[in-house]
Amino acid sequence: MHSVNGLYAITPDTEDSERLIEQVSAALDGGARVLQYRNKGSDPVRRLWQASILASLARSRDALFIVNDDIALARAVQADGVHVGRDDAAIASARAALGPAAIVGASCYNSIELARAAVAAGASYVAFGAVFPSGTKPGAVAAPLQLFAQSADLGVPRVAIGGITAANAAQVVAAGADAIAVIGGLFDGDDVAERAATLAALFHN
Ligand SMILES: Cc1ncc(COP(=O)(O)OP(=O)(O)O)c(N)n1
Ligand SMILES: Cc1ncsc1CCOP(=O)(O)O
Ligand SMILES: [Mg+2]
Repeated sequence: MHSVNGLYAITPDTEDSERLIEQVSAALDGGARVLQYRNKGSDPVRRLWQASILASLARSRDALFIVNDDIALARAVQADGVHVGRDDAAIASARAALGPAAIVGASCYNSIELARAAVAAGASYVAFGAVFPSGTKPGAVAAPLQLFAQSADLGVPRVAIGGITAANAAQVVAAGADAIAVIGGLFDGDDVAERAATLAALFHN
């Protein structure tokens, strides 16, 4: 299993499963290496259905599959892991529920101290953001790109999230991020495969 790096696609919150599957397929075709299922609005049946399909899709393309927030759903679809933030389960609980091989990602917002604590608690990767203003999450904490240089010794991949697009992603990679997590900059258009290829290419060196 590869680690978290490169283009990290996060699903838009939608009820339209058919379009979601098409869009995610295109993102994987374009080179996304990690896929996170993030859906805050749908009922449990739709969430289970969408997550199951997307888990198989990711597996068939050798991409990692991570579920946002929901440890039980991650277990139900045999995801590679879960992503948790400050309002979610603790990192140690996620690790205990999913086992030593699971990927447990942790949101660290704009804080190196949170990142060090997350690694000590067993996180497999940390995420800093929002590195740019996010249309998807307008209230997100702003995180400076300097965090990536400051966290180079953490020993786990560092993911950047928030407002990342083809126009600004190169700056994020140059700052030292190991992966870029993208929702709007990838899925807010009809050219998802092309956008994914452009973003993924920033990691081919
Ligand atoms: C890769 C990645 N980074 C950060 C987040 C945000 O998690 P959280 O702070 O728990 O906010 P929600 O996504 O749950 O609204 C993420 N999901 N993925
Ligand atoms: C979940 C989350 N956490 C910080 S910003 C954000 C949303 C990222 O979406 P986008 O790539 O559309 O800004
Ligand atoms: Mg969360």
